[in-house]
Amino acid sequence: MNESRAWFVAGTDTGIGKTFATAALIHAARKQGHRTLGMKPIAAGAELVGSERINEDAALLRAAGSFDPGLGLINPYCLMAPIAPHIAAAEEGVSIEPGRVIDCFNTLSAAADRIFVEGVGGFRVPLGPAYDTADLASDLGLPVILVVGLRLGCISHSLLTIDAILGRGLSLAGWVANCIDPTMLRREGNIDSLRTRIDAPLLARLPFVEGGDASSVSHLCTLPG
Ligand SMILES: Nc1ncnc2c1ncn2[C@@H]1O[C@H](COP(=O)(O)OP(=O)(O)OP(=O)(O)O)[C@@H](O)[C@H]1O
Ligand SMILES: C[C@H](N)[C@H](N)CCCCCC(=O)O
Ligand SMILES: [Mg+2]
Repeated sequence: MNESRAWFVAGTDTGIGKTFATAALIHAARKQGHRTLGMKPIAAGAELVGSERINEDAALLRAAGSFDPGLGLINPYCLMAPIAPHIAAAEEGVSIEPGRVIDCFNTLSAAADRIFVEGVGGFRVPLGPAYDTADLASDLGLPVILVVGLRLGCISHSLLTIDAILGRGLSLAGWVANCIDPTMLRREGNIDSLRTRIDAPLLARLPFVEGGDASSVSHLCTLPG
């Protein structure tokens, strides 16, 4: 097995294509022969299947991976309400513990060559009274891939997020331009504006794909480094 490599996948907001892009990156890594997994440490929004809580992101990343290590490792914190996770956790009396996330990550890391860890929402989503997703990214210490949901406003969201990533002493391994709004005006001009301002490689330009099948665009992805 190759030396394991992993990235934290952040996004400019919720609903902008982190899961879509992560799944595409997973398929791209698998095509290169890597045993690859996705991880969704914290998720908010689930359905009960039997007695099991299923979050859509976690299910998609599990399906994209080379093998199934079990949702307990992929998604250690699955909250029911599709709301801010710290509020959902408080309502359920759950305390999100970084150590448990890191233990699950380390277990996955021992079994896979490549791991993509998807955050939740944007880069600074609270996970408790004094901890947020940026803290988790820092504790994991992984290089970050930023997924930019291409819509009006994404330039500022991208640059602010990158300031926050670098401000935590994390590295930006690259970014993904994801077309979530097919009606966006001057999309190319926005992408060019981002390219000239982001000091990291553009790893993929993902088109709008009706039905959202990420595997169909994995060939458009370049893996970091
Ligand atoms: N390039 C695309 N083409 C078509 N549909 C897309 C694309 N990117 C994202 N979507 C769709 O938009 C919705 C939101 O995308 P996604 O779930 O990946 O966002 P997210 O950033 O992971 O959200 P969350 O913060 O909840 O994790 C999904 O239904 C997804 O299938
Ligand atoms: C429920 C949704 N799909 C996301 N998983 C959670 C987004 C939390 C956003 C919190 C915030 O920044 O206001
Ligand atoms: Mg997601």
